[in-house]
Amino acid sequence: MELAIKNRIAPTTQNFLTSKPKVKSLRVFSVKCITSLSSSDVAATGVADRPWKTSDARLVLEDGSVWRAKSFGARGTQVGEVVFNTSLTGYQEILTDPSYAGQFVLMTNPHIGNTGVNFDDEESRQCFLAGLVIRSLSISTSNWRCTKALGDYLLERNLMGIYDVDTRAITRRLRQDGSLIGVLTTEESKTDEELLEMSRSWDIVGIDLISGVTCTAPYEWVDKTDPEWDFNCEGRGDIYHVIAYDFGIKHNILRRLSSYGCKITVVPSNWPASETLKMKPDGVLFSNGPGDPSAVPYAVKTVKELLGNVPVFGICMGHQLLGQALGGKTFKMKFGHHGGNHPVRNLVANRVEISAQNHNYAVDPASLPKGVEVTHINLNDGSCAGLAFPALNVISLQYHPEASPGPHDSDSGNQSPFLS
Ligand SMILES: NC(=O)CC[C@H](N)C(=O)O
Repeated sequence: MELAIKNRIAPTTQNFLTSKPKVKSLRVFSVKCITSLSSSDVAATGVADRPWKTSDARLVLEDGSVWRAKSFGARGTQVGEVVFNTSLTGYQEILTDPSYAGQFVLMTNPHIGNTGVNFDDEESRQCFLAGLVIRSLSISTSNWRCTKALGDYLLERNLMGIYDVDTRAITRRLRQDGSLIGVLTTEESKTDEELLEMSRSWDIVGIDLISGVTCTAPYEWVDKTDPEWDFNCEGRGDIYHVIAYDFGIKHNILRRLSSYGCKITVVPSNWPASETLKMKPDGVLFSNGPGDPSAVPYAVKTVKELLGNVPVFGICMGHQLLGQALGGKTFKMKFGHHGGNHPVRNLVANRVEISAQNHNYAVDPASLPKGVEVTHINLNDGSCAGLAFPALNVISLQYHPEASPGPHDSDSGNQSPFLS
């Protein structure tokens, strides 16, 4: 099979992309069984009693590699982009982060599932990601908040998961060649060649993934951070009215804003700017969200129409849309940033923050017009991690200041345009 690997968006000033090597043949990888769980047992109880389960799933990557694994959760066939996440904790927040729509999340932490799942850590109403790839699925759960085993949760959410796969080797491959499209299947009838072709004929670039995750109608958000977990707020009342554009918004962004004294109205991604201005908000938030910021010109148009009329703040996808609305360009990174351990230099406060990140695209600072300031820099690769345009009351961050899961260094009222 000689299918050309699809071209990706060309790099701009930064050399984060490399072309992917063409492969002529399929290569099969499997991991010697260390932890074996039966998928039916995991699905039913999260606990294994038959240690001899053999591989019943395959992950076929567009570079021609075939990874044999064991399935848990839903069964079937699913295509998506494979990204690796280096967070040590927070798999449930990751599973419910809508920004992962269209992606398989591979956890580099080898031991997943040990704290089970609970009702409190969900970041959205659903799991939008394509699937979960892990090294070892915990055979037991132990946490005071645990209400369910991870395997049961995945099955309930109709989400595919695989384990007993060499996540370290796949991560090395992604770091070397860049993010890869993959197909995950439990269907024996599909040949490796068919799956390879499927992976090569799909691409995440250029697809509007936001419209599949946004809310359908405006609603008020009232929930604050539980005082037991809060460390930075002193029970402010609703001082400011904020309109939050839901491009795939995480609940903890809303909770943190609410705790800082904001009355919040969440609106769908296609909510007209004119309607927002009629509501006379004190500020507008553009949220995180999945996929390619260049694939949603309608959202950039809305951001442009609001610029200068109201103070605005962007997080992740919101930051990228602001970058484009200000006249700048975004580009696809080689393998992006996904984890809770990214050092960022905050040039405004002159300090380094350890931050939670999840993005595959970035704003090219060289493409931005005069007057736009780069306020934060990712210290791992020098990419743009924050912007400000004081003339139009704009600030934005590429990473997640609400940090769930992740460190709390960026949770600060000092930088919010909504607070005095
Ligand atoms: N967390 C996000 O908002 C992700 C932004 C964008 N979808 C990216 O991958 O870069």
